[in-house]
Amino acid sequence: MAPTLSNALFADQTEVTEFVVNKGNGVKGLSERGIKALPYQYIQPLEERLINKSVNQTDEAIPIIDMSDPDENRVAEAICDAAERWGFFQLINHGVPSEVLDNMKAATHRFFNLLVEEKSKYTKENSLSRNVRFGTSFSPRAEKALEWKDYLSLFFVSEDEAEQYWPDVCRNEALDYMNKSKTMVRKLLEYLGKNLNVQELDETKESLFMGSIRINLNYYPICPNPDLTVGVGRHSDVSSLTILLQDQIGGLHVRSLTSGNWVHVPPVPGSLVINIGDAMQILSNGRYKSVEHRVLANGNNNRISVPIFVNPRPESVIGPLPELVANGEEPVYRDVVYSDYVRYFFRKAHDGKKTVDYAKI
Ligand SMILES: O=C(O)CCC(=O)C(=O)O
Ligand SMILES: [Fe+2]
Repeated sequence: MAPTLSNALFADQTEVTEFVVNKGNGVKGLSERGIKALPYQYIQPLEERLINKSVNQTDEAIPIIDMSDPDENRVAEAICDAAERWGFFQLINHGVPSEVLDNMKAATHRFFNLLVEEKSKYTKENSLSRNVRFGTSFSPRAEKALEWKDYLSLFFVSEDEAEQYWPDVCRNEALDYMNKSKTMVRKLLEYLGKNLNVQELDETKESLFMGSIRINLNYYPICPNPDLTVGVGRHSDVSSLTILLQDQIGGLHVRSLTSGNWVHVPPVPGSLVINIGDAMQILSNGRYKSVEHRVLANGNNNRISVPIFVNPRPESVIGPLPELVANGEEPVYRDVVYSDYVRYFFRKAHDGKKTVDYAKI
């Protein structure tokens, strides 16, 4: 019998890690070679797969909020309410032009369509900047089972740095997406802040809530056995806020705080998905919730998503806001240096909501 493509490629399945992780082919490389069965490295334990019965058996849905509603108080209230009860919402009429979002999606496809030799210039070993990283899965060296996703991660330092180090095929689109989202981000933070007695988003507060930005370009290629693995495992984000652009494929699921069910986040054309991250949960002393989410692997379609992680500065100390503590609230979290928190997150595999325990008193 003639060997299948996957057999011909890999005499031994242990070669898969070398091909995907070390050689920079990613899971996209694996998918495109027509691999017929999921390599064992990607097989997730049963409890981590999304085929359990709590999925899609719910009529719960995350809120969709129209930012163009002329009643600003109503918008602010809906946002704060969603941040407390869901930790997730979708924004429509958010003010980021649709061409900017379309260009970002096209640029994401352009990057992942580059030859492996091109993309490999940005791997941990080869990248000329530690702020630019092409990789696969989440933390392959720390994970027992790998995740079916490739990514390009761009940490913004300055326009000059981006000019020098970010890949040409997506640099301008990523900068534009980031810059054109800032007004909306500031508005969201103003609404969320007011509800916590933060009267003004001054320089100090701006640096605390949105002092650094990271953009990730995620690629989830077609998977031979999507039921056995995940695109992204259960986690909460370490950001203060995440702004997520997704395409029309779907697959993102959020854990409902009220029922524990996994609720799908349906693609809504033109919308952006917003979620609260751990930093905001800590700063708000637990009022706003960073919620567990995960992404399904897909057997029929390639999917992309582009999150902007709005973060404190690495050197910022985060803890419950003085405005809350002065009001007599008992702090639930201690003060931590944000970069220590992030380092702790990346040292381990995705493990649901466990990261935030690091800051618990
Ligand atoms: O791709 C998605 O929809 C979500 C990705 C995600 O959760 C993340 O990158 O943190
Ligand atoms: Fe996430």
